[in-house]
Order: sequence, then structure tokens, then C-alpha cells
Amino acid sequence: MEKRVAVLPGDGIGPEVMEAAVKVLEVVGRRFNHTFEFSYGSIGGDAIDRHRNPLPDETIALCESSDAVLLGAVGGPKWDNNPSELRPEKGLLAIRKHFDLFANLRPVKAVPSLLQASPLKEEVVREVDMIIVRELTGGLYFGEPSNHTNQSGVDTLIYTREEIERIVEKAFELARLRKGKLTSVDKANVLESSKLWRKIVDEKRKMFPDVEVEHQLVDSAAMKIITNPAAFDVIVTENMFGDILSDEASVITGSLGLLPSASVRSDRFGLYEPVHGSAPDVAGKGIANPAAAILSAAMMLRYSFGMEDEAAAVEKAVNTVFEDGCFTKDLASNQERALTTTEWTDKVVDELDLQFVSNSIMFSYV
Ligand SMILES: NC(=O)c1ccc[n+]([C@@H]2O[C@H](COP(=O)([O-])OP(=O)(O)OC[C@H]3O[C@@H](n4cnc5c(N)ncnc54)[C@H](O)[C@@H]3O)[C@@H](O)[C@H]2O)c1
Ligand SMILES: CC(C)[C@H](C(=O)O)[C@@H](O)C(=O)O
Ligand SMILES: [Mg+2]
Repeated sequence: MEKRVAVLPGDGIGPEVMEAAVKVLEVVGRRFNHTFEFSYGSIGGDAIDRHRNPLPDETIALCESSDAVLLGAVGGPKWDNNPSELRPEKGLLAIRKHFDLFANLRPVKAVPSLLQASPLKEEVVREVDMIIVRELTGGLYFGEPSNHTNQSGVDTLIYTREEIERIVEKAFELARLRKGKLTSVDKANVLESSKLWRKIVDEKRKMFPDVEVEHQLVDSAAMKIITNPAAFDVIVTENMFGDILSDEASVITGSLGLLPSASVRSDRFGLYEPVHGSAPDVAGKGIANPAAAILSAAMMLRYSFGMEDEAAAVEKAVNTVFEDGCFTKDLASNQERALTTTEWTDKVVDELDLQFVSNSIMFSYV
């Protein structure tokens, strides 16, 4: 297969983890006979510096002519005092909105060889396998008016029926393919938009009688994600709750550097990005964990390209490298033995090569 991938490295550790993801995809392409054509574009602070625009038209055109987009991260102290329209984060919100990527899928799964890296007890973490379905193009992030003066600040939380219906349906469909349990997280004891959200979940559940549904208020959901995370299967929630709960859920796995995500719509086009940010505190040191970016690339192979075997091969390689005791600084119990971003990525590449060699040996025996 031939696929065009737009790569938007962005800021901070973004370029470091994107280099890792592209390296892994190149091996996948070679081993599985695919041609991935990578074209690079700018977004975020990088694009502000080059074009005075966090999402230049060239970048939009590049993504429009691609089959999928891989994004590193945006933001950093250099741009923190810029006016709103010249903030790196505006570029990220704008690309999500432009491509109508309303569903952000954030899987959180315990890795057996990393249980000790979690600050939570092993027995709490062991069975965790959940996915947060975060609404991505509505809510507080996009509501108008949105502004501030020295005396007051305003953000508007608005959700239309259509916006809620499509994300809730997506979550029901996912739950049906998984363990059949859906937790809808809202703040319906206070917020009007949450009351509508809850009503729509109750309407939709009639179409999915095989899915068990529970409503959970966001504050107690935040508590349960830490005390009993294995109880969750699919969590569906609005934009800002999903942002906060997914960083919280990363604690279960041991590092924010492990969580991938897919931002999708109803066709196969998608944008794939780690859940983490540009990590200015570790940027430029070559120590960032590239696992989230590599696993986001695996999600791209699966969701946008229908390459299930290829995605599974990448995920298996990542897990094997962890089982072999290879970790970047964020996960290593022995910091002296921590691998750099490049060293760790090369282990994944070697593992993919090894998988391929052993598959061919098995094949020649059959
Ligand atoms: N999708 C995105 O582009 C995105 C997401 C979140 C934050 N941001 C931006 O990133 C900047 C920094 O935000 P922040 O510090 O609150 O969040 P962050 O996710 O960048 O970092 C939080 C902490 O996690 C660590 N961390 C994150 N990813 C890591 C990785 N792959 N390997 C090792 N350690 C990792 C960081 O070192 C830091 O200590 C801000 O400008 C913010 O707006 C961007
Ligand atoms: C950088 C920021 C705008 C972004 C968000 O809040 O959506 C980030 O935190 C994320 O989780 O992707
Ligand atoms: Mg976030």
C-alpha cells in the first residue's frame, strides 16, 4: 500500500518523539512492503516563529493532501505570554476543528512489565484496560464569547445535540466491540450542558441494549480512576473533562510518556498524537519517552490504514522492549541505566526486525 503521512513535529520534545515514530514506521514499511511518504509541516510555536501563524495555510493544505497526520506536541514558555491568537495551542485546536476530528480516543492499558513503575499498588493497576473517548471539537475550548479584561474573564460552555449525539454513538460502538461497558462522565448536578449530555446518553442506550451504561459525576470519576481503574471500560466525556481525566489516568501506567491518542471523525482520516505535551523541562536533552508517539503511529496504522498486523507488530515490539527491562528516564528505576530516546527507539526497531526474521524462519519450516 502507498500512504501519505503529514508529520507535524511542533515544539519541545515534539520533534524528538516524531523522529522516533517515523523511524519505526519506516521499518514497518520495509518489512510489510508499504510505501509511506512523509511530508513535514509546521504547527504551534514553530509555525508562529516561521509564519506568525500557529496553523499556516501550507500546513492545512499538506494535511488535506495526506491520508493521515502525525503530530508531536505544541507549546512552551517562549510563547506563553503571546496574545491568544498567537499561542501554539491555538494551532492544535484549529487543526482539530478544521478537520472536524470530534472523537479523541485515549487508551489506557496496564503493561505487565511496568506495574512497578506506577505509584499505585500493583493489584489496583494490573487489570486496567480502558479507553477515554473525549469530545474534541466542542465545549469550553470553542465556545463564544471567550475573552478577558483586567476585571473579568469569560469562557462559554456550549454543546449542541448533534455534537453530543455523534460522540456518544462513537463511544457506544466502541463499548460494543470491547467489554460492553460505558461510563458517561458529566457534571449534571450543576451544568446545563451536562444535563443535555446525560439525556442523550439515556436516549442512545436504547439503540445499544447490549451495552451496560452508568453515569458518573466528574469529581467522583476522578477519584475512582485512581482507586478502582480496572472497573472502567469505555469512558465518554466532554472536551475539558476528557483532557484532565486522561492525564490523570496516565499515572496508572507509570508515565505520561506512554499514552497515545487518535483524533478521528467518521471516515478514515485521523490525526495521531501523544497525550503528553512539549515537556519543556526535558526537551533538548534526548531523554523523552517516545513510546506514546510510536504507539500513536500504531493507532494510525490500525484506524486510518486498516493495517492491523502492522499495528500489532509495533505494539508487540514496544512491549517486548519493556519486558527486556529497557526504559527511558521517566520509567527507569535505575536512572544510570536509562536509555536515551534514540537508544530506546533503536531497541524497538531491532525488535521489529527480529519479529520479521523469526516469522520468516517459521514460514520456511511450514
Ligand atoms: N498535545 C499537545 O501538543 C499538548 C498537550 C499537553 C500540553 N501541551 C503544551 O505543552 C507545554 C508543557 O505543558 P505541561 O508541562 O503542562 O505538560 P507536558 O505533558 O508537556 O509535561 C508534563 C510532565 O510530564 C513529563 N513528560 C511528558 N511527556 C513526556 C515524555 N514523552 N517523556 C518523558 N517525560 C514526559 C514532562 O517532562 C513534565 O514533567 C505547554 O505549553 C502545554 O500547553 C501540549
Ligand atoms: C495543548 C492543549 C490545547 C491540549 C488540550 O487541552 O486539548 C492538550 O492538553 C491535549 O491534551 O491534547
Ligand atoms: Mg491535555
